[in-house]
Amino acid sequence: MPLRLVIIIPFTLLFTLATAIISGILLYNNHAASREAAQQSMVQYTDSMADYVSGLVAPLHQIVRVNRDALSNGSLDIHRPASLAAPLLRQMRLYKHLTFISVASTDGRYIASARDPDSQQPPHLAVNFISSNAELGAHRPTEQDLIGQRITQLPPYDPRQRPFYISAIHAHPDISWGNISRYIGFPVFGLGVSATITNEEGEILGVSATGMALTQISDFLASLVAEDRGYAFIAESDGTLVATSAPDMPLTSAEDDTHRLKLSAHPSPLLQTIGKLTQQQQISESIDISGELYLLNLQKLELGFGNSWWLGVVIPEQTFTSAVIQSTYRAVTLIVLMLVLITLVGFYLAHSIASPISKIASLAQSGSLSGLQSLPQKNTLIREVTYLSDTVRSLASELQKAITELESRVKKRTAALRKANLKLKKQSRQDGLTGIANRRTFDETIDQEWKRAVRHRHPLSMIIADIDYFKSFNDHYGHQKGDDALKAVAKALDQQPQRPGETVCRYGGEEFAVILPQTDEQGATEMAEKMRQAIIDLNLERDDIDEHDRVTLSLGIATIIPDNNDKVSTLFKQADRRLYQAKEAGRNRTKTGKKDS
Ligand SMILES: Nc1nc2c(ncn2[C@@H]2O[C@H](COP(=O)(O)OP(=O)(O)OP(=O)(O)O)[C@@H](O)[C@H]2O)c(=O)[nH]1
Repeated sequence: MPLRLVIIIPFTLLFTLATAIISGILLYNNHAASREAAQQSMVQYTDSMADYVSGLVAPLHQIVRVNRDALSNGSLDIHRPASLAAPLLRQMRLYKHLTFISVASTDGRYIASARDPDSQQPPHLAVNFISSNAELGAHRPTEQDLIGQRITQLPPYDPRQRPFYISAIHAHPDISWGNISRYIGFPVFGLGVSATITNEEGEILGVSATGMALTQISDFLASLVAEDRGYAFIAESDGTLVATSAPDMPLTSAEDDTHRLKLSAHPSPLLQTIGKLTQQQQISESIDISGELYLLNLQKLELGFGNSWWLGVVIPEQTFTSAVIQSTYRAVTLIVLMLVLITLVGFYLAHSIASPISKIASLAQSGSLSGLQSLPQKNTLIREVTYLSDTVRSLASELQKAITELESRVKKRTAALRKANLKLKKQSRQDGLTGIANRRTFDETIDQEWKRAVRHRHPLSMIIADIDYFKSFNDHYGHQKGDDALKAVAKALDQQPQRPGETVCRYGGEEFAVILPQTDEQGATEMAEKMRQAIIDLNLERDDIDEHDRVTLSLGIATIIPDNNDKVSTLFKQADRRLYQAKEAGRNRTKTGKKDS
């Protein structure tokens, strides 16, 4: 594996592992923290709802109690209902969320300061004792006229038949919660509180009551959870809805808008599930609705006088976790960017460490001494690598020097060897005494020339020559003189042939063989005669025999145009036989195949 990868791979793996661990811890911690924060938020939501609802409901009790007490102790006179107009209007102006503050007497007279449940108009008065048949009239009071002018005429009205009156009588002497019911003429539900008014003897004189619309609670709930894609609701202790934050969670059934839905029978699966949890009195839970997780917090708010409401808030878990996931994602992105940056720096460092070493290694592997010698003086900032490079460079120079020296010595030795070989070869083909070609050269040459003659159908001639009476010469003049004569004869013979390929060899003793390629008998005879004459011309005088006064030669000639059936030995034997014939005929002559020669 390349050095670069050995450095970078563990480095990158370790960093990736560290990134994964850090990201995991971040995600886990952030998730846990967000869950805790979410639960705290949920509690805060229901606390806000409780504060809000308590703030709305508390004045109901106070006003009913204050009016009851004032009418009971005579501070206000229930028998003169018109005198109640001013204080009831004053109270109404103070508490803008109330829809009515009323007093009804046992004789059926009724007076109320009121405002429409969906209106911001100033309050008006509703009285039934102005008309003779107890018709209810809406009056706009003025500074001068306490009751004021009638603005609307309504049917006769007997408060004693109304739920607030009946429930007050029923709860006597306690304060009574009225049932939540729809306002007459408005698609709005309202909540009322009422209490009996008694004299000192405990005799019931009438009923003090007040009420408020529930729409504003729904509006508050909607504003509370709007940003968190959540839902808030309020339900009575039996689960009947009082208010919800969302239009897709209606209070009433689609078929009958006077009939308020219960949580457990609500078309919304979310509220239905919550309805079951309220029955089990579970207040904090995670709910899975169609694969989406919701956090739920329920709080039971005691409204007093035996009444309590469920306050609930439910928010998708993703609302809390998405911010965490996003921040974790940002952190992880930052870490990954750092990883990339550090990896790039790592690559650069690995490259600067590994590149010079890799270069040295590849040059060493390719055996390029010149490459190693040309390694740059300074190609890295790493001191150790510079040392390594310097050492390798100087080793390569030393080695190159030694190789050059060795090569030159080998070259010299090879030349000397070649010369010696040539000499040896020449010597092996030369006759030691005479210096002309020896028997070995004869054998090689006749073989080559024979084959060539067979191939080209050329004539090939051979002369065998022998010094006459040489034994006698030796005997007479001594061996040394014999050698000298032999050398002189050999030299003279060797000088005769002119054409390439014509070879004169010392065949043995005082006998010579001459090879004459592409030479017919005529040519061979001429050559033989030339040789015989050359020896005569040497004039090597002798007086050891009577027949000749100088050294002479006898020669036998044989010529052939050979084919594959012929043999060299036949040619040789024929030449040798003719030499013998020349000797027989008196020596110092040439013998050919012709009869008269
Ligand atoms: N000095 C000397 N003599 C040699 C050499 N080689 C052969 N001889 C002699 O040559 C002589 C040859 O003698 P023979 O073969 O009897 O023939 P010849 O005396 O020449 O007689 P013919 O050939 O019949 O004319 C011998 O005495 C050999 O010793 C040599 O290298 N040096």
